[in-house]
Amino acid sequence: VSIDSQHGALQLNQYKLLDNIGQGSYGIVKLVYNEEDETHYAMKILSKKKLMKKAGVFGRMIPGKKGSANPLAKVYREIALLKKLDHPNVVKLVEVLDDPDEDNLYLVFELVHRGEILQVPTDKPLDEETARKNFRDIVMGVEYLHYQRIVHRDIKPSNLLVDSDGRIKIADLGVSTELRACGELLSGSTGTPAFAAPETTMPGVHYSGTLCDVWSMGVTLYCLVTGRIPWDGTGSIIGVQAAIRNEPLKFPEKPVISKDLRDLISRMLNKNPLERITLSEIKEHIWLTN
Ligand SMILES: COc1ccc(C(=O)/C=C\Nc2cc(OC)c(C(=O)O)cc2Cl)cc1
Repeated sequence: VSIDSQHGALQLNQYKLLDNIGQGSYGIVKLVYNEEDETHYAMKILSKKKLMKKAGVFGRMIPGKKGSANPLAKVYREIALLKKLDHPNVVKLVEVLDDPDEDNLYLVFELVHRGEILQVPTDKPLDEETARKNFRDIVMGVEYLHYQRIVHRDIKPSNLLVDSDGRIKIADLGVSTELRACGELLSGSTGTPAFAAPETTMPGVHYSGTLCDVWSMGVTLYCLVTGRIPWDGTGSIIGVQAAIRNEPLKFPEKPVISKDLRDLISRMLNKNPLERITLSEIKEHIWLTN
């Protein structure tokens, strides 16, 4: 992996590094141009040191906590997962550049041309017709992941990318978990607090990862059609978790949400995971089928 500046743009092997197109707790995503196949890609740049530090604080071998000593194992597990996935509604990993002596790790993905589906909050939410088209793709993508025994655990608008043909691809399996046995229960909280199911906020409670993904899809669908998150608990994580656990779901006056859509969102945001609508029931719901 040699980086030499050429006409001012950084070069990484056959990739010319261009603009920053994504930013998050994970690191950054750059638009890159592959000179060999004359194609643009999205390159996610991860710092191993940063991953070690992050894992170092939380990843310390807590007695009895499963998981490997090497915090990078998580990233390599994500990469192994991504390499085996192949679905029109999941981002496609095409190459990994990993120089053992280098701090950075480069994940090269097929470019999903129009980027994130929606910035939240926004005063220009999607109309129901567009939201329905997009949500159908999201359901297919999540169903595929669950079929592969993977729970995403961080479904939210910024991880949903729109391709040039308007189709949605799910991104960021960074905090996903591969279930050893299907139906395996999980514990601990990961992902983004405002999108996390109430049962994930109770310490020591074991919960179904697939039902949590349904909850996050519900919060996401609410965001797509209202432009806001349903519970924001004055910004603090504890505040948002308390609001999610205790406050009833409310829809804003504007924009007007149809009865069928309000019904679907309410069933996905049922605080009791055992009563919550499942993915297969979502596929039969009148808002998605009519
Ligand atoms: C305006 O045009 C734009 C076109 C593409 C983008 C874009 O791609 C952004 C993020 N991308 C990604 C993020 C990921 O994680 C967080 C992962 C992953 O780890 O799975 C993969 C990808 Cl691709 C942005 C703007």
